[in-house]
Amino acid sequence: MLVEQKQPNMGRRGLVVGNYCHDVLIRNDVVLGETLGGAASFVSNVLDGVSIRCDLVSKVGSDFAYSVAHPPIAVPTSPTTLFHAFFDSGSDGEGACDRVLKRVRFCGAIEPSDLPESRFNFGMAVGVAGEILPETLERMLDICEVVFVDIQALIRVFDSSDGTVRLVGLKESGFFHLLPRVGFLKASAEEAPYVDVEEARKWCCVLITNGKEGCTLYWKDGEMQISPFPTVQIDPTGAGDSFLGGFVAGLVQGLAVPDAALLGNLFGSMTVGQIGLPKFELRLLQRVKDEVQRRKMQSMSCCEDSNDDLKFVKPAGHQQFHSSLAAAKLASTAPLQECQWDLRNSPPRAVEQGIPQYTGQQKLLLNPVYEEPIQSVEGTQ
Ligand SMILES: Nc1ncnc2c1ncn2[C@@H]1O[C@H](COP(=O)(O)OP(=O)(O)O)[C@@H](O)[C@H]1O
Ligand SMILES: O=P([O-])([O-])O[C@@H]1[C@@H](O)[C@H](O)[C@@H](O)[C@H](O)[C@@H]1O
Repeated sequence: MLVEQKQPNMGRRGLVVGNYCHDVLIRNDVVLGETLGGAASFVSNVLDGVSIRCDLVSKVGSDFAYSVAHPPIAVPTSPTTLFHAFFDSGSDGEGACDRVLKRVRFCGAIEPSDLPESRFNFGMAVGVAGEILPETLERMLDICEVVFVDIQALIRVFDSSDGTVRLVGLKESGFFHLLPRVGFLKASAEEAPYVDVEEARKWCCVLITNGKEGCTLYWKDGEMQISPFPTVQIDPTGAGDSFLGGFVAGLVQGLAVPDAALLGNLFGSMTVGQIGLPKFELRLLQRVKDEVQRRKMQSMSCCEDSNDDLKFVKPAGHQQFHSSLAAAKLASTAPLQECQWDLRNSPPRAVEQGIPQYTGQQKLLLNPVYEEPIQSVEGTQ
């Protein structure tokens, strides 16, 4: 049976499920730095930024190294999930780096019994290391009106000797039978071949993100390309997570799906412009919130006769909304050089693993394509 594919009328109470992790970023065998990671941290960073309240269920070990707004469940007998992300120079034909991820430590699964008893307007299944079990997703579907799923939570498997992440087809993942109950499924272009988009779009809305090209929405009887926000990419980590946070934030605030996807693209682009978890300037966030409110009022006044069906035409004023968000982003004064870390103070977890640590002062660039423009920014300081 096909689900009704409607524009969701979402309330504001959300549940985000996925473990925080420690990320170690490595380029050409040298540790560049260590950051808080995990899709849950990027997603909640966006939701908190635009003042959307959520409960977050995440597990970490007693070695967890960060102070976070949404306290995790501490598991004394497990280590915090740890990823090594290798950005060895590259090979995608345009000189950019491919990222190879290794899950080095795993905190453990989030069980259905770890979830709250209450009900939520929306849920987000955003695991990174296999912590979301089929029964956990099923419980989320029971207690949340609409559930957003990042496919990386479902299709990752980990090499038994070194933890290298590989992907399996959604049909083989043990989650496929739950697809008809999922509202939105997000995958990157790299993950898309494992989804079978043609099959999945019959059941739910599929969002395929494609880096600097923006994203495409697929619905049962239509598809739509959503424009990106041009950005100098420094670190791709968390772009997809922030995209999903921005998209959900847009829907929660009453935007139409194509407009919400623009907000996703905006937050994805702002994430790749910084290293690790991005800091969003308060002034920028306020301006984005104002633009969203303005857009919502405009859509309400011009679309009074619309029903709730998701329309695969861009709503009137969509392009103007893109321009307003782009202008808000441009007006942001966050200087690129704030992305620089004092790597000498990075905690020594990677050294424990026997990987030499970066001790220099030069800027961290995980994507060599952009080395020159960033260095020229540094020269203007
Ligand atoms: N270089 C970039 N320039 C502008 N926007 C980007 C860039 N990279 C990512 N984004 C934004 O972030 C979204 C998610 O990025 P993507 O790389 O597709 O996801 P993932 O991090 O899951 O691989 C994209 O759809 C786009 O909107
Ligand atoms: O970059 P992205 O694919 O959106 O998301 C990333 C995950 O793939 C990775 O496993 C995790 O360690 C990062 O912190 C981040 O959550």
